Amino acid sequence: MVLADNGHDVRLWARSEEQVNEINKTRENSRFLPGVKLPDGIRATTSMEEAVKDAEAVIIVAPSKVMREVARMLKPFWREDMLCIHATKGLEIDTLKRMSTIIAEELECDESKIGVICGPSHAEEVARRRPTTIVVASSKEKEAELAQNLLMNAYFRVYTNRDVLGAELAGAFKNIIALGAGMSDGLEYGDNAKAALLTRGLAEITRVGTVMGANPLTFSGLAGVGDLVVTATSRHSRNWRAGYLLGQGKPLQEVLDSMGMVVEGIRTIEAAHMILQKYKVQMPIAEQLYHVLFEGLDPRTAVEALMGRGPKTEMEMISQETWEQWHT
Ligand SMILES: NC(=O)c1ccc[n+]([C@@H]2O[C@H](COP(=O)([O-])OP(=O)(O)OC[C@H]3O[C@@H](n4cnc5c(N)ncnc54)[C@H](O)[C@@H]3O)[C@@H](O)[C@H]2O)c1
Ligand SMILES: O=P(O)(O)OC[C@H](O)CO
Repeated sequence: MVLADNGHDVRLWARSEEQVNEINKTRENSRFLPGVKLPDGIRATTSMEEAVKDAEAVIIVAPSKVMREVARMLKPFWREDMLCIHATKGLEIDTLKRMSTIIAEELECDESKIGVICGPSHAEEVARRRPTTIVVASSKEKEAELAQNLLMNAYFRVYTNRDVLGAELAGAFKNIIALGAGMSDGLEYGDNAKAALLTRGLAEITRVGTVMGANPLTFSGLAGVGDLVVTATSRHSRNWRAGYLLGQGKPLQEVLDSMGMVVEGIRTIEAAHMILQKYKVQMPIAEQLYHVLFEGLDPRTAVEALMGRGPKTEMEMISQETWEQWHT
C-alpha cells in the first residue's frame, strides 16, 4: 500500500488463488486486513514470473519458516540489478541463519545484495495510513537510500542503517521478549514486572546481538527498542497475545491454533536456546521461556527463577573473554 500510494506499479504475489482473486476483484484482503481498501495500483497474482518481471525492486515478507522455499521460487525470475529487501523477523532454527543469508543462498548472490526493513510497524496501522517510522538496513548505502526513496512518504518515515546483521537480530529477538511481556500480563504480574522484562530483555538481546557481531546501537533504535515497545504493548501484536494466553495457562498448541497467524517468537525462542549454547552467552529470559514452552515449566516458577538469580551489576554486557572469543 505504501508503494502504491507513492505512485509505484505494485505486484503482490500470493500462493492462494482465492485471495488473489478477492484482492483484484474487491480491493480487499478480508482475512488479514478486513475493512481496508487496497489502492488500485496493486495487482495481485499467483504467478511469481508475472509478479517479478521487469521489477525494479522486490520485497519478501514470508514467514521465516518458509523463506527458503519462497526465495527458491523467486530464483528463476530474479535479476542481479533488482533491489532485494525482506521484512521477516525470525531465524532459520536448525542453522541459526539470518533471512538475508538464506535469501542470498537461494538466489545464489552475494549476501551484501540483500537488505532488510524493520521497526515498529503493525500492518493494521500502516494500512490505515497512521504515522509509522521504520529502518531499512543494507550494507550498500546506495541500495538503502533507494529503498528509503521508494518507501518514504508523509505517513511512512524511513531511516537507513548499515548494520543488516544487527537489524535482523533485533527484529527477531524482540519477539522473544514481547512474548515474555505478554506472559507476565497473562499472569497479572503488573507494570513493574513488565517494565523489568522489557528493560532486562533489551539488555539480554543487545548482549547476545553484540556477541554475534551487531552494533549495540542498532538495538537502541527502531529495529530494537522501537519494535520491542510496539510488539510488547500493541493490541495488534501476535507475540504479546500468544504470551498472554500462555501466561493464563493455555497449552502451546491451543494458543497456536487460536492465532491463525504466524507467531515468530516461538521459533525464535527455540533458536535462542541453541544460540546461548553455541555462543556461551547468558539469555536468562529466553532460557526460562524455552523451559515454559517446550518443557512444561509453570510460568510462575520461571519468574521465580529469574527473580532468584544471584546479584549482578546492571552494566554487565559481556565478559572480555567472550568478546575476544568471537572478535579476534
Ligand atoms: N504483520 C505485521 O504487521 C508485520 C510487520 C512487520 C514484519 N512482519 C513479519 O512478516 C513476516 C510475515 O508475517 P505476517 O504478519 O505476514 O504473517 P501472517 O501469518 O499474517 O501471514 C503469513 C502469510 O504467508 C503465507 N504463507 C504461509 N506459508 C507460505 C508458503 N509456503 N509460501 C508462500 N506463502 C506462505 C500465508 O498464506 C499468509 O498469507 C513475519 O516474519 C513477521 O514477523 C509482520
Ligand atoms: O504482531 P507481531 O507480534 O508479530 O509483531 C509484528 C511486527 O514485528 C511489529 O513491528
